[in-house]
Amino acid sequence: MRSTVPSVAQAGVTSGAAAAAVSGEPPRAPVVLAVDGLVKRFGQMTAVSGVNLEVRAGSFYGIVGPNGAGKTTTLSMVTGLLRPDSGSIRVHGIDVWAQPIEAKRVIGVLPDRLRLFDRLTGAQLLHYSGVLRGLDGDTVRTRSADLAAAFGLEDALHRLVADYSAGMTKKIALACAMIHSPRVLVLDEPFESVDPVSAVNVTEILQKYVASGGTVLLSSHGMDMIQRVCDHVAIIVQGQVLASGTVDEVRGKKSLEDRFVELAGGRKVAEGMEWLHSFSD
Ligand SMILES: Nc1ncnc2c1ncn2[C@@H]1O[C@H](COP(=O)(O)OP(=O)(O)OP(=O)(O)O)[C@@H](O)[C@H]1O
Repeated sequence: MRSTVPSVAQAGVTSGAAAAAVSGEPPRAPVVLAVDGLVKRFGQMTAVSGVNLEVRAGSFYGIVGPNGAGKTTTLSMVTGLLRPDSGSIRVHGIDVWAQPIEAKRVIGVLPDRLRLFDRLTGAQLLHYSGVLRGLDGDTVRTRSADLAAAFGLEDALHRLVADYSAGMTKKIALACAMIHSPRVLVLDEPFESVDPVSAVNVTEILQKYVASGGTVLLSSHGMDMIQRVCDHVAIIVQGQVLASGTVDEVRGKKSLEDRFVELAGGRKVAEGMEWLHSFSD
């Protein structure tokens, strides 16, 4: 089933080369991630209801949506962690579910609810992630040192990941997602628990990655960050994409946050909570 509400992109754009040929615009970057008609049900509940996404090479693409909207479920299916009930996902032309090994080679994943081998040290976890992706020991060591410096984890590399703070755990997981220099990074809430200074560093790393042709698809609740950093955004509500396109297309004359609140059903007025103000002592 497809989303019933046309996205901004769906409403206005045909395929890149064809549209460019007609309009005389420069050709657009190729689509590196094509999600078509994705559906996932858990029992009677439909978590993802016909999601379509088109992410082009060199995009910094944000997914936003209220709690329970289906972002993590969508990203889990996109990265081959959760089998869809229907729909297809192609990354660099590779079907994620028909050719999982080939597809996973080009994707770096920061999953939700990190399940890391946390009895390893940070250095061991990076080593494991690197060799699992086919890198040799020397390359892993060089890249681990670079990543640790970039994420400010040098002093923590030889401590157990189980003893890391939430933000440090997020950063080591991000480093593991990047170590094999994938073409596409899919990051579920990469900035959650990350301090503001580290968030700026991580953003800069991702911006450089995108500038050199990499593609980032991330979910976040940080509207300011998405508006500032991402070039494209999709708003998902109740398992459907209600708007997608460039950030400016989606937000129109409003802030992204106001557009999001509007599509998500408006602000709730807190009524009937007078008991909260009648302190029990
Ligand atoms: N394994 C599961 N079994 C049953 N229901 C699930 C499962 N995973 C997700 N759901 C349900 O699917 C819906 C979408 O959840 P999902 O985690 O994708 O939302 P989200 O947009 O990532 O939310 P949040 O912003 O709170 O992280 C929710 O109603 C959730 O309870």
